[in-house]
Amino acid sequence: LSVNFDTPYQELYAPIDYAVVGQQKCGTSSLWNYLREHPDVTWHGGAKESLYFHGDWPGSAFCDNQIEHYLRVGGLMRQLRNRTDLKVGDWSTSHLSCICCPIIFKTINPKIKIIMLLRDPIQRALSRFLEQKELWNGPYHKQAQNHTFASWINQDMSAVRGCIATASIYDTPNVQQQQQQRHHQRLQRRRLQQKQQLKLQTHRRSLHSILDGSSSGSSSSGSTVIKTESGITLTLTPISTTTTSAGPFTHAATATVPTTTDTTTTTTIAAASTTTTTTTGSSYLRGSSSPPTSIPPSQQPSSISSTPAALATSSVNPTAPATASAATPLATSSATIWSAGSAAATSSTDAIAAAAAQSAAADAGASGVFASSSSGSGSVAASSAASASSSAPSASSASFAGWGAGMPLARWMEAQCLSRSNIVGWSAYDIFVENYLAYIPPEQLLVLYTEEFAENPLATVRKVESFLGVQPATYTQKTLSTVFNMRGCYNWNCARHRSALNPNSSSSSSHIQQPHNQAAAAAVEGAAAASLSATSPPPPPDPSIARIDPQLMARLTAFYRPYVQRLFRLADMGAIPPPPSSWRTTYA
Ligand SMILES: Nc1ncnc2c1ncn2[C@@H]1O[C@H](COP(=O)(O)OS(=O)(=O)O)[C@@H](OP(=O)(O)O)[C@H]1O
Repeated sequence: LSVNFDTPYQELYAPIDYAVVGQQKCGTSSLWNYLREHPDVTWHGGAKESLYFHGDWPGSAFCDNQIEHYLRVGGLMRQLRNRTDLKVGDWSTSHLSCICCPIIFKTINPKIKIIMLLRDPIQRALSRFLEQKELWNGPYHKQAQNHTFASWINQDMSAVRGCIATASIYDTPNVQQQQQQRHHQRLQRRRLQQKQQLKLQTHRRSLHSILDGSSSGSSSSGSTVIKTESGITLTLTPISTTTTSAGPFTHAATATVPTTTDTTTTTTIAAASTTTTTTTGSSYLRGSSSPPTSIPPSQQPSSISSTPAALATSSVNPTAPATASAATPLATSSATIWSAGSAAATSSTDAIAAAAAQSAAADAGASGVFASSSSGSGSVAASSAASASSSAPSASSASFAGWGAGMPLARWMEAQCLSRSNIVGWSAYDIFVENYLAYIPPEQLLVLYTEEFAENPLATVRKVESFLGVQPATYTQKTLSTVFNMRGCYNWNCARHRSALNPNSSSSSSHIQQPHNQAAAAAVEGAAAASLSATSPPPPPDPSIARIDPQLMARLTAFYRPYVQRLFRLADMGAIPPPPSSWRTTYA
């Protein structure tokens, strides 16, 4: 041992750099054994599985374990190699299902990198069951001793389901929470109303100035072009006189509304009335919230003035249901066009409302859905904004609920139900992954899938290297082709060649791996419990072994379906890479 005593203490005893948190039975032993050949990567403690904050047996949460000791062990690993640039990591496959672990790792090192390997849930549960069965004479694994897989699942799954049913009772927000929610909603509504009022006033002022003749108006080939303060261009074109209950109209009005800095949207908004005087129009816009149904003949001028008469009125309903995304509630601006009844004039949206909605959306700094016109020529809908609002929120903008950070009581209780069951419960990944995401940003989280690992171990190892920021190392072919901790072989000396894996297991199309030996098959099938011992040499794999009973498969699939679907949702948000496509098929 050569120790450089000049090394500053804080560098030597710096917190760990990364943590491989599981999941248990997803191939972490192989990954660990491969990375042992990397010169710049090491681990926390003497071997894999520090299990420092959580063990893999019921009732073992060690979140109060001494941190100072933990830091010293990491420091010791650096000291042993006399290097402070090593990547020291914790390998504990029980830390994924440990509810307090994300907050611990975040506290230990806010920049920590977390690695997870996930596998088909049923396959993982079976693997864990068979391991427990085989290690029944070990100190912690006695539960499965007298069970077949089917009988264990019956018992474990109903216990977990019962536990979750109890948790769901606490799903209703209590009275205080409800009151807080209502108060919050009221505040939001009021703020929105004020904002809408402000917008409306601005746009009314714009039109008012037009009506008062203060805005520039120009006339070319019979059309009158008017520009409002807010950039809307109104073009009035003569049409043959049309008379409606609102009066006769002689001009069609077209509004061009700037939608972005470099594009404009044009819409025919209404037919312009020549029936009101400037004064009437102004006062109408100023004071009235709904258009007059008819114009007294006495107020009908005989010709159009240089400024149009009242084109429209805008009525804003701030409490209307928002059509924007839930994250950016935006009241729908609606406007009633005082129109001539022409096709163009039946547009449900006018330029005022569009501009109001547009600037409100811009103010909100997010996508909003503008009220859209039903007339062919009159669409001012911002379709890009609309489509953006309908897609899932991105991982960076989403907030995840973690233990101690927004996780509701019922969800916490459910996580506990799952966390206590390391055969059935630990395969329900989403709740644990989300708990990590609440503390660890997606870029500090690497999620891998056993299926891809089986297919190409080196590619997976390269992903880990790049994630940890270490150079790609050279691995011996023998290492990469060895599978560790496969069923029936639970000690390091019996690691086997990849070809010993059941051929089904390495193919993503048939991801349900079958038992490798007769004894394991008996345990799955329900034959008399085989007397298995950790010391007996594993029999050779038997590819002819019967599959899991279809009924049991159906029950397991139904149980895991919602959890897998939530995992896909996390993937849709970009928080994790998409699980293998076979999962989507199985758990659809
Ligand atoms: N490279 C590769 N490809 C495919 N499958 C692999 C690989 N390495 C390990 N395995 C399978 O993973 C299971 C062991 O997982 P772990 O090593 O994580 O187990 S443990 O949690 O550390 O006990 C164990 O699954 P079962 O054989 O089904 O029990 C291994 O066979």
